[in-house]
Amino acid sequence: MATLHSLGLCDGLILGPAPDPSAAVAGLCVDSRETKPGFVFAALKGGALDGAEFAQYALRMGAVAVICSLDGALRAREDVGGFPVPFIVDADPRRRLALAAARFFGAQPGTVVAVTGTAGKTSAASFTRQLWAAMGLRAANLGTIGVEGAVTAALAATTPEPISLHRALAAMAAEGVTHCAMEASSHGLAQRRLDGVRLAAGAFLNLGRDHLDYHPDMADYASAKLRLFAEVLPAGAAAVINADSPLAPVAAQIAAARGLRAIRVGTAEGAELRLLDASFHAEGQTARFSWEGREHSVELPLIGGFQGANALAAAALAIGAGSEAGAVFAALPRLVGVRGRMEHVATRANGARIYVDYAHKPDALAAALDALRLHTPGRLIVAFGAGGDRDAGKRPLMGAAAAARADVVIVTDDNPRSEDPAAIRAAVLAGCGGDGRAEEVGDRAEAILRGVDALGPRDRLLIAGKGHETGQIVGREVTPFDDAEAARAAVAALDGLDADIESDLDGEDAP
Ligand SMILES: CC(=O)N[C@H]1[C@@H](OP(=O)(O)OP(=O)(O)OC[C@H]2O[C@@H](n3ccc(=O)[nH]c3=O)[C@H](O)[C@@H]2O)O[C@H](CO)[C@@H](O)[C@@H]1O[C@H](C)C(=O)N[C@@H](C)C(=O)N[C@H](CCC(=O)O)C(=O)O
Ligand SMILES: Nc1ncnc2c1ncn2[C@@H]1O[C@H](COP(=O)(O)OP(=O)(O)OP(=O)(O)O)[C@@H](O)[C@H]1O
Ligand SMILES: N[C@H](CCC[C@H](N)C(=O)O)C(=O)O
Ligand SMILES: [Mg+2]
Repeated sequence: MATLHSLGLCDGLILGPAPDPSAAVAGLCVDSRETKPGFVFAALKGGALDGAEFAQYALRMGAVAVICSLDGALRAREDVGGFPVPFIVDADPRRRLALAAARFFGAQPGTVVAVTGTAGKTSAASFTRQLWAAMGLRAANLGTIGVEGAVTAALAATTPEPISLHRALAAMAAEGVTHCAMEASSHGLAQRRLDGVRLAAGAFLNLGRDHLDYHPDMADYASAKLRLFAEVLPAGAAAVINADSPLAPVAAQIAAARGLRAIRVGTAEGAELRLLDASFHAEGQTARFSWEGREHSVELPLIGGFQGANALAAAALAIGAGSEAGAVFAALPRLVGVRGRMEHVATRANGARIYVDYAHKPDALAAALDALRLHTPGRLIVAFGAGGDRDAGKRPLMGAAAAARADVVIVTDDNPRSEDPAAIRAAVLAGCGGDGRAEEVGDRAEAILRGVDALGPRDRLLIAGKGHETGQIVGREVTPFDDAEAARAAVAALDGLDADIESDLDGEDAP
């Protein structure tokens, strides 16, 4: 049974009654409405509200202690007229909560690694898990698409808040999972969600424009990502750095200052895992790289140079976390693409291929189109939109990225949420330029049908933005929608029964 003492909640500044170290703690919560008798309530200052204002309700519901900042404690004191239970004051209450959650749930897989970066976290985390699994280890990955691998579970966030995160890690450990690769989102890092995780290695992939609705500027966003090296990884852990990122020198300096073992990965000179060249063909790519003075050549069944880069980052994470390099490299040809990430979902009777990708930011859309271009003998067609209630600044940039790279651009809807879908499309179209190459088709199924219909034998269609998602969010309603299914339906409608059967088989191949 957890106690205030076992959760590390009897130290430091405590206002109100001295805590009884042996007092049992039944659970932790950050939402007063979820308080149960015997819980510790963490009163956190959020983007919209201040949890301290809800401490009074948490106490009424039976909270035995409160974790909060000093100003939070003083604010709560006015509401309740004193400190009836211990108020554990911490300058960084989110971190204190994360450490307490780690202790509350106890077990974690023995080897956990974390991947941060604007793009490629889900892919690199999945690849790391796949490499471990290929080497016979019981492994899982955790992030945007939930928990996958030796165990599966749904999650509400890319990097869940610490209570859910540690519950998930403990459940994995109970299932015998020894190796876990997790995604570290910038929100997660900024909000200390993974500060209680015992990490063996971390990776920094890249930094592009994203989440400026949450981070005040790019420096704040970058510092959240680099917090993984600067504050979260313990000394001695491995720091995998994309050597081709402009931030690589800063990341390497931070790693050195923190006593981390840097492994740079990429084409840049001096990279420990150095990509020498890559050649692309219809089903994948051949990558030649060097490691510790020896050259290796591997066949990667992955579309896009960036997926090759993510695969090498995953290899470096596995090596950094203790696996033998030879075994890791031998496992690389067994990697399979991740659902909704440059996923081949259907083929038309004329041979044209259709891909679904989760690119929903300017850089990612550009990278996905550049990647697919190398596998496209004919015209490249793209259908995409931009999400509502999210960074509006990215909309014209996505339009510009698509117009600069695709031969045909179809702008459609992607989770308009509470916004006017036509206004979002107009913002995207404004970035496309006025040469008439961009078409507006609001209904996503119809847009996909148009794109599929336009495909000549040598053409490729990229449906971007929703990846693995299975719904279209309009207002507060979620209507079932799956890009891969819509693509197969369009192929069936246009090519008839034969194609229908073929694409069904296609579907069965998908993970
Ligand atoms: C913007 C953001 O990250 N918000 C997270 C943050 O909420 P917040 O602290 O700002 O919440 P708030 O509404 O201001 O409330 C402050 C506090 O008062 C508490 N409260 C509120 C009302 C009440 O009656 N009682 C009560 O105790 C709240 O529980 C909260 O602790 O802390 C909460 C608790 O830890 C999170 O659940 C919440 O994530 C929300 C659900 C969210 O949508 N997050 C997204 C943006 C997110 O984290 N995304 C990333 C990145 C994904 C990607 O890469 O694309 C992810 O890792 O998923
Ligand atoms: N290394 C990379 N560089 C640039 N773009 C990439 C890279 N890896 C993936 N992408 C693009 O970003 C999209 C998202 O990939 P992935 O889901 O692996 O990233 P993520 O960081 O987990 O994203 P999110 O934060 O949305 O969960 C892909 O669909 C692809 O288009
Ligand atoms: N994690 C991201 C996913 C965006 C995916 C896109 N389909 C959209 O809805 O904007 C977010 O919620 O901002
Ligand atoms: Mg992700």
